[in-house]
Amino acid sequence: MENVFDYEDIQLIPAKCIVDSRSECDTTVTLGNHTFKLPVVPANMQTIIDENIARSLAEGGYFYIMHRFEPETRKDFVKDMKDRGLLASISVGVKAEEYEFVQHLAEEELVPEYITIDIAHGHSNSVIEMIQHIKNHLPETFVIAGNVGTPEAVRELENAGADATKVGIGPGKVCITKLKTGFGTGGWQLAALKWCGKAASKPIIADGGIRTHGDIAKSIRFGASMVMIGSLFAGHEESPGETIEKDGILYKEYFGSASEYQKGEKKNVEGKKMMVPHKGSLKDTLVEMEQDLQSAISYAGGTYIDAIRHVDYVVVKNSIMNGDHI
Ligand SMILES: NC(=O)C1=CN([C@@H]2O[C@H](COP(=O)(O)OP(=O)(O)OC[C@H]3O[C@@H](n4cnc5c(N)ncnc54)[C@H](OP(=O)(O)O)[C@@H]3O)[C@@H](O)[C@H]2O)C=CC1
Ligand SMILES: Nc1nc2c(ncn2[C@@H]2O[C@H](COP(=O)(O)O)[C@@H](O)[C@H]2O)c(=O)[nH]1
Repeated sequence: MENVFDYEDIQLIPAKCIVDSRSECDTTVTLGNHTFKLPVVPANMQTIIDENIARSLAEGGYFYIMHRFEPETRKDFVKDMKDRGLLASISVGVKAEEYEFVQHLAEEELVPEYITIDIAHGHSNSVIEMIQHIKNHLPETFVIAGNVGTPEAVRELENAGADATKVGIGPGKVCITKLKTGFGTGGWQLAALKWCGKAASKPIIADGGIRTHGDIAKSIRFGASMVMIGSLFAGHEESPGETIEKDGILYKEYFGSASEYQKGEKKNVEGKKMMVPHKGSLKDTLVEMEQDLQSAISYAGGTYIDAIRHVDYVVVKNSIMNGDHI
């Protein structure tokens, strides 16, 4: 793998604008049988999403993926979303009890529209078998499988029946996989996305490493249909977790799903915790993301997201910030 680069090394090149206002640009994206307002999904982590946020995202027309860390609540969650006429989108792991859970959903005819298989090293027989299990019992459900970081893995999971794959091992803000194991796509996530995108015949979700709204457009340029984001969604008024005040400044916690705070023990820890400054309302951030993406579409010379996929780019190694900070 040569010529690796990451988000901060790339600038997209503008094409002639064809709209009179950015408001003409359409940021919607279709994944499976449904269309969503933005090609963005908050990470399925316990400090990023809870049932209230999931409901309000679904009601607002955004894609969401509920986390899997309160397993006993998932069945009622699916039921509740169905009763409200909303999409049900949940996560599963790969342990034995998860097989039973999928079977129970099928027996009770509770069919989530989306299931995400959420483990660290998704290029594995355990994920392949879970994809097949879900497809056997819930054939209508759209299955997202991950996480992976190579074209071989994308192909193998697609061939096993996955409807989309999630790419990103180690680029996350609270991730320490790269430090603890030496492996991953941390530092070259955007190049890994490009590499995987060439092999994919189904949608890819880019996961981890998004630090600015412009990184969403860059992910799309390099092959993503959807972008999963943790840290930029952490710290909002609506975000789960306590608000803490320190020296007059408000913070909220953001911890990794493989951190000791999530696991309750120091075993195979590959995540850490950080405090992020309080950011106000999640709704405002979503509106700003939409406006920024509309603007990106206009710079791409189009009216739809697809225009971004065709723009030229330059590699400007680590220099696009010009020493500025956000
Ligand atoms: N995107 C990323 O870069 C990463 C994300 N995470 C997140 O952390 C959470 C926990 O992940 P995970 O530990 O996979 O989930 P689980 O703790 O549910 O583990 C899933 C299963 O896979 C096994 N397993 C885990 N890692 C490996 C590995 N490297 N090789 C072989 N088997 C493995 C586990 O067994 P055992 O524990 O006995 O090994 C277990 O049976 C998830 O939400 C995941 O998305 C974690 C790390 C990296
Ligand atoms: N290596 C680890 N990765 C983790 C952990 N918990 C979550 N994640 C991944 O990070 C992204 C979010 O990344 P961000 O840069 O947007 O903050 C998330 O979707 C997971 O894939 C963890 O404990 N270790």
